[in-house]
Amino acid sequence: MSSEQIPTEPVDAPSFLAQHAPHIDLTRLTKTPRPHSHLTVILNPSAGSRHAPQLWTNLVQPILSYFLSSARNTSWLDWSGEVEGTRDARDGERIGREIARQAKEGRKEVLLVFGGDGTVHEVINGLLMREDGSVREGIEVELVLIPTGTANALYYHLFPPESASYPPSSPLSPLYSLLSFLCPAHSSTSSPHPLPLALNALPTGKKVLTTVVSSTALHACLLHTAERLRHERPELEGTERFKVAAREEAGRWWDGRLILHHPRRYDPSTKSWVEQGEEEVVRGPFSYLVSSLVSRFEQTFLVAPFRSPLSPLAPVPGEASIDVIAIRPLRRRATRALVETGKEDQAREGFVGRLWEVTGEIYDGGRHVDAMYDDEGEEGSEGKGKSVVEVWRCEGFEWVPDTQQSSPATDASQESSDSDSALKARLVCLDGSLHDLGPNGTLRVEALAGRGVRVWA
Ligand SMILES: Nc1ncnc2c1ncn2[C@@H]1O[C@H](COP(=O)(O)OP(=O)(O)OP(=O)(O)O)[C@@H](O)[C@H]1O
Repeated sequence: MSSEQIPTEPVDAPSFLAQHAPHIDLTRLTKTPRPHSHLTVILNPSAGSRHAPQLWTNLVQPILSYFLSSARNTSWLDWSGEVEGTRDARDGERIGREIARQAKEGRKEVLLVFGGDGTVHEVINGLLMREDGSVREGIEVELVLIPTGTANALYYHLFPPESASYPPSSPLSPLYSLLSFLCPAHSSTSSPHPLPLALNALPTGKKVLTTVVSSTALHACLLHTAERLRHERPELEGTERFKVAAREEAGRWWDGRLILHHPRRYDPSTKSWVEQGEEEVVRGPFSYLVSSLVSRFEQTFLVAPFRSPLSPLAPVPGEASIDVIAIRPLRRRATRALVETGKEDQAREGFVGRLWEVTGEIYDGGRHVDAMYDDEGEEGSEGKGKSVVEVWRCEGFEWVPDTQQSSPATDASQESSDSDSALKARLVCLDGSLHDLGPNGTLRVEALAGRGVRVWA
């Protein structure tokens, strides 16, 4: 969201809506009675470009106040009138725990969240994860999202910018979820959708819920490097740090085993899923390995396009599934030949170019999933060989890294220390937070369904 989309002073809600959303009448009585709900407004003031307080005061609060004072029946919605600001890193978990403590049977907990994916992640974990690692059930939660983070992957997944219904440049763009909640009657598709979740078990016994991504390899390591750059290169703005970090990490490969549970594999030649049985073991090295519950990690980084609500292969609502996306360099013949003749460094260096091409295709509408090598294992426009990128949809998976075989960086001038290199072989990223699996550690991930969390879209 750009700063131009945030009013510099409080809007007059009726005029704002009349100008930008004439099809929405917030004062209209909904035909069906709405369930008793309790609203908590949660605001992370430091997410993204720190615009949340201004967006609340000048846009969202006026619209919410107008709704509460003008709609004919709002007695179903309790709100104290207060905003819960996150006070520090990880404070979203405290707020989530507090909401769980105060939740009442027969009442929905509606959470209006100003922040990015990290804020949603913390609130959900505080709300649903018990200390003993079990997932709390029985609380009915509805999320209403205001995208004030950096990437806002979940938000743009629900409201794809490429859809004519959700233009990202519109002044309404940060309000799509809120308007669905306040006025479900305005569109036949407005409803609270089940929120896909994944339960991640770390070797320490800790369990973490994710709503966006569990990853390793390049994705996890570039986040790690980007964190270092935050201090070393403060001049890098926005997502620029991630691009510099990606260049540093691109020559690295990760060894290990991926064990997929009940996978279906995407076949680009038929554009459909193919069942793979109960289990499939996929061996490294990997250049890229992410599992995703959403279609994108940024507005236009469409890494898992089949999860998009616009895709014919989209999961059915409430389905417990995760999409896994992998790039394995040895599927490319030229790279394999170099490795087989002992020219590993050259192979890694050569594969970096291929990786950038795939990245370009991800940004270009998610075309990467259909790229194929030809019969010889080379790139070809009409390839009939192996897919360049592998995509599975599964119910869960295990990642068992081979921590003895971390690969050096391509460029010797950027080579990390031994301990940093070993750490990078073991790192996993769970919705942006990084965890070290330790030597011989395994990450276990399970898709969950029906945990009572819904999101307005
Ligand atoms: N008051 C605060 N001061 C400092 N950090 C905070 C505060 N409140 C929350 N945080 C931290 O801010 C971090 C960033 O939040 P969030 O992930 O929502 O935004 P983002 O990283 O900009 O967006 P995205 O995850 O969508 O890219 C979270 O990890 C959270 O712990």
